[in-house]
Amino acid sequence: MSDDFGQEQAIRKLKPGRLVIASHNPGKVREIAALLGPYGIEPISAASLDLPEPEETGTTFIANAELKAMQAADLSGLPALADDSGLCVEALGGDPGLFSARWAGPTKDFGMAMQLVWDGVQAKGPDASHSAHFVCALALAWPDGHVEAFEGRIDGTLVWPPRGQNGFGYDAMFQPLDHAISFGEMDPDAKHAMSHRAKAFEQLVAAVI
Ligand SMILES: O=P(O)(O)OP(=O)(O)OP(=O)(O)OC[C@H]1O[C@@H](n2cnc3c(O)ncnc32)[C@H](O)[C@@H]1O
Ligand SMILES: [Mg+2]
Repeated sequence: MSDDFGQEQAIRKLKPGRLVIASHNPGKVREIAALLGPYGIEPISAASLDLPEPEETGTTFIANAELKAMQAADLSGLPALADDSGLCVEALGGDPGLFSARWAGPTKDFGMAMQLVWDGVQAKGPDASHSAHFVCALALAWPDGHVEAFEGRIDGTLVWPPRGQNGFGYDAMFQPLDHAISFGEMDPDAKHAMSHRAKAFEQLVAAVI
């Protein structure tokens, strides 16, 4: 959580502007770079620094985001921002949740992962809820071990078949509440105006940038 020491340190260290994006997911890196755009902070990708992908052993989104950010800050000697996120489906008791990336298997086949989600919901019967939400935890860590985390959420409905080619992961099967198109059909700017990632980012900006 934010405190005076953290804010002071963040302002001192982020203003001049180099920040490692501790993610190996190109879709996320693209979205985080777009969100950072207005703040004059130069994003450096984990891939360009050859940072390893840590094992995600946490039992919460925040714990996983913190462990990814802390490892990247420690190895790079720079402030690092990590994202742990996922799709939580009501009819599946919150699955795939923390395991959203793992449901796509080693080949990262999200066509298959979306099918698994839909088949799971169908197996619950015709009255099963189609409600779902995305969660995003963002953790900002410094090389001295200080870390702050923020969480955002967006609620919506599953749609089938998947719709749209924009975004990544489960975007094509998720339609935010009060909208008529899926994240996969939405312009990136429209997604950034409302997404779980944007909501976590707003809090991060309010606390530290
Ligand atoms: O851990 P890093 O390296 O950041 O990359 P990852 O893809 O493994 O990321 P996670 O461990 O946080 O897994 C979250 C998965 O949830 C999905 N996801 C998260 N945010 C999403 C979004 O905005 N739209 C669609 N799918 C999303 C996406 O498929 C991710 O692979
Ligand atoms: Mg991951």
